[in-house]
Amino acid sequence: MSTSWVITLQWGNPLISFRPSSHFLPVLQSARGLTVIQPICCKTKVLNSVSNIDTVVATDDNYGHKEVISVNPRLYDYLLANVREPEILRELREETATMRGSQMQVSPDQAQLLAMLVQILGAERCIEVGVYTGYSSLAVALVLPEGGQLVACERDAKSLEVAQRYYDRAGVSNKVNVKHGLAADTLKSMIQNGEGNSYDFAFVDAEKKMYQDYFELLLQLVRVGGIIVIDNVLWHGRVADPLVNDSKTLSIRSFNRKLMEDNRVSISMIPIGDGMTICRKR
Ligand SMILES: C[S@@+](CC[C@H](N)C(=O)[O-])C[C@H]1O[C@@H](n2cnc3c(N)ncnc32)[C@H](O)[C@@H]1O
Repeated sequence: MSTSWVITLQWGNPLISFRPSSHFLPVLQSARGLTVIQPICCKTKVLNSVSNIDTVVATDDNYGHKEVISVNPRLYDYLLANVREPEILRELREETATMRGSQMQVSPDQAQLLAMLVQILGAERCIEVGVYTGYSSLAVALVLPEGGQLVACERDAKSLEVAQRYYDRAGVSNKVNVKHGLAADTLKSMIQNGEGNSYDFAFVDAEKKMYQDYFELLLQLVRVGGIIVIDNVLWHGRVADPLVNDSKTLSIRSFNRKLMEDNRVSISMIPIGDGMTICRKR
């Protein structure tokens, strides 16, 4: 593989890729009807197959020449084809797809990761903040041992009806303790009930502006060595765009920045779904 500059012009679908001379780059502007695709307007390794060009986002000096990829639709289809999604989760996902807000549900690969983390931890006591129709909570409940418990916090009764139906069908209702109401209130009362430091795992996927509050409360409820996973930390890529400054983006950006400096946890931000950060309590 050689190293060179690649420009792809797009009009709807990718139209043309070519390698301009370096002095041509500064004058290349978006032309009417033609968009310069930014991620590959950097120094990029040219791969044998043109189809790989739009998946490689970085191989340059800044990244130690490590080949970093982004996921395009074809690659994502491949990834999903390699997810082991239990039948009951597939049915719930398909039913939810007909409902308002279905885009809020975690993706099958995210749910599989959550279940894997619960299994690696040997978690028995879990919390979910933001249940919706139950896809991620069911993924967790399915791998909990007998006697394990998931406290499922959700304010929307209609969504909970769907979730409860699937807990029943999957035979895990005995493992799920549904808390209908505002999640912060539920977490505060759990702390008041003396449940601090007794949970192994928590997943946060509710009100974005409340992330810092949820995190502080969960940090009291989770034991040392326990895990808190936060969803949507990349927020459709908006967190990295300095021109986007709406209130939700600002609060997630601020949450991410504070987490970077928070010595109470070890962290790992991963580009799965809309971005997740795994925090391990120290
Ligand atoms: C992104 S969805 C959760 C998706 C879910 N984890 C799944 O995979 O299907 C967010 C949910 O959080 C709920 N929610 C938002 N704010 C909340 C709050 N303050 N208290 C409890 N639930 C809340 C919403 O009603 C919504 O159902």
